Amino acid sequence: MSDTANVFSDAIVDHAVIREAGVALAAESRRFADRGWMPGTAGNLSVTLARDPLWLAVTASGLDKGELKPTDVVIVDEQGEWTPDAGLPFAQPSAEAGLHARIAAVTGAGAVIHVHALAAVRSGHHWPNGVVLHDLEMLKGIGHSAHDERVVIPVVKNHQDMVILGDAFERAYRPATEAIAEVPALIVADHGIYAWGRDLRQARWHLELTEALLQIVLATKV
Ligand SMILES: CSC[C@@H](O)[C@@H](O)C(=O)COP(=O)(O)O
Ligand SMILES: [Zn+2]
Repeated sequence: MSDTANVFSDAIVDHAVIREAGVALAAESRRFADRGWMPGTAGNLSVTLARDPLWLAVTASGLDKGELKPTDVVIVDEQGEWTPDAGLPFAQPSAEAGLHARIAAVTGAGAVIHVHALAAVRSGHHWPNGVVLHDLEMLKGIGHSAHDERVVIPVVKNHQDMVILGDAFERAYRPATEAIAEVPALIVADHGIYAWGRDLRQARWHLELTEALLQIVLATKV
């Protein structure tokens, strides 16, 4: 993950920053709901507000993701638990906030997006040990080569315990090396996909490109 700061991570976390994060999360969430990737209350998003200690602004749980308000945001700690230290009254964070926090901690991501997009679910079902992609132009959009590179989108089993899911993510995750970029996405089988980036916009690009790549690999499989 690039260490380029996202728009929030260098700021002092005050009400204005939390409001700005809430506005950005609501707008981004609406985009994916409109696309059908967040049916009903499905899906969740976060941005990293601080690194030490880790604080994330994450969408509140159980709300229609096409109708979020800027105030439908919860500040969580590295466990994905609501923290009173941010000065907001208690609100229930996303049930999956713990995995957002783990991804942000491990990868350095400034934003994480989770949706229930169809190609991700279908490909995780077909290839439960990982989805292999190669020789596709759009691989360049997720930091890889359009030719002669084997890229694996990891697939982990679904679980309702975010510690177990987080551990599975860490086992599957390959940090970037000098030669090979990370893969900024994770499929949770029979559930959905997580994608991340240095900020919400890059996380969105990674998500859209990965879903498009998965659509192609499904459409062209023999
Ligand atoms: C509508 S079922 C989906 C949920 O169980 C979950 O997977 C999800 O994506 C949304 O959970 P949430 O707690 O609202 O962030
Ligand atoms: Zn989900």
